Amino acid sequence: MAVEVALERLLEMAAATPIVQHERVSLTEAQGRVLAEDLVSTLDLPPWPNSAMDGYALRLADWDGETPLVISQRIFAGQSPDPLAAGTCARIFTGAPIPMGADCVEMQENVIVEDDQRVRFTQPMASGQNIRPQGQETTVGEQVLGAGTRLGPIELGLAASLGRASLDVIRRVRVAVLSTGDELVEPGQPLGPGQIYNSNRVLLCGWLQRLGCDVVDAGILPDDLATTRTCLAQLSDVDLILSTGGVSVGEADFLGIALREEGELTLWKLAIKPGKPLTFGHFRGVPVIGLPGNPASTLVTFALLARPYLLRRQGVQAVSPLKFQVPAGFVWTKAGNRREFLRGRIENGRAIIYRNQSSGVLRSAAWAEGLVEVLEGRTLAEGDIVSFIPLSEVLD
Ligand SMILES: Nc1nc2c(c(=O)[nH]1)N[C@H]1C(S)=C(S)[C@@H](COP(=O)(O)OP(=O)(O)OC[C@H]3O[C@@H](n4cnc5c(N)ncnc54)[C@H](O)[C@@H]3O)O[C@H]1N2
Ligand code: MOO
Ligand SMILES: [Mg+2]
Repeated sequence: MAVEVALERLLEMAAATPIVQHERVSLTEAQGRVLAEDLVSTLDLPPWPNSAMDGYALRLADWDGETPLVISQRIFAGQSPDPLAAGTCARIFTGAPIPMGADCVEMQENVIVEDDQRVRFTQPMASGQNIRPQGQETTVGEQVLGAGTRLGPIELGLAASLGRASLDVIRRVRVAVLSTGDELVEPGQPLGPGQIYNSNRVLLCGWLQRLGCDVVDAGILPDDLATTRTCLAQLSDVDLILSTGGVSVGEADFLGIALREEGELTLWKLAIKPGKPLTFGHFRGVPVIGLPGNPASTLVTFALLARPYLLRRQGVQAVSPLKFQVPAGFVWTKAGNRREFLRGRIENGRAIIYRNQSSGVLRSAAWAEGLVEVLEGRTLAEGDIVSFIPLSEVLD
């Protein structure tokens, strides 16, 4: 199955079981969450015209082109000025309200101040110059952000500028993280013969937390069908079970079997590398995404499939990461029948790739800045165009 088809099906299923419950949280708590309301402005922003410069406000018609104007008031940000007396100017600072009657601000670098009292303007000026009009950012009643927007520092800054201290966001998605494998040991424990440390758990838990999920650490699951069934059955109250490993065709791969027996096995064998045996299904009605166990496969399939799924369940429409086209700075001779997502970087405007692209090598991703997409059946010469997906696009 092509990765686009799998993604489309996953997104359809996500949209069919949307998480609609929402909660009101403070702006700091809203970081990484999804907006559940339309954010409509209740004020004009800025609320009044204000100065973009430190300088002098005047009514342009009061200036004859040479006679200095007397300074009649000083206006700081935070003050409420008197109307500008006819034939005078006002000392004004950046962010301060423009006094009624003034239609122009000249920056102080362009004037000569005489006796601390009069200002000689030295250059032609235009009406409206250096004035930030009322409502230039937004006006009362205007929708500034829509429900389904993922909230980052910029969106939260915008909400704050409108005076919002809290927002309605979709409740946290509850995700159980399950690491399957008899060989796995948690870091900090001694390593016995045949064992390796569990790296996928911390990778996924950290990533899910950034996505605003409520992570249930379901621990390490031994490669055993009965235990797999029992463990999955205990996770009946989550929105998604996200597992790693145990999805291929080996004699110790039980996740697919458990889903087929007590639920539904929906996806199997994707035409991507790494990540071929990605599995999607249900266990007694609870959605399950089974990521392949190899760490780089876990990373790529989470980035390209599980993350968009989790965002769509919360109503986010824009779930696909930005890609850009870049010339390859490497040669690729082995045309594959799966789409490859190589761990790469941009150097001198060209994509280069980590020397070892084994799906068991997580260091490739630590070195990388992004995923270089090589289409099915393609070979590459240096300078051929490839797509590049920055890791920053998929990691937050
Ligand atoms: N005969 C075939 N064998 C395999 C195929 C195939 O098509 N035919 N596909 C290969 C591909 S591609 C992948 S990817 C792997 C995926 O296997 P599983 O998802 O079943 O994962 P495991 O077999 O359990 O583990 C694979 C690998 O990853 C290591 N691992 C697992 N979990 C963790 C963890 N939490 N932290 C660190 N490392 C982990 C595990 O020790 C294995 O080395 O199947 C191929 N086989
Ligand atoms: O597709 Mo597997 O994820 O390459 O190693
Ligand atoms: Mg396996």
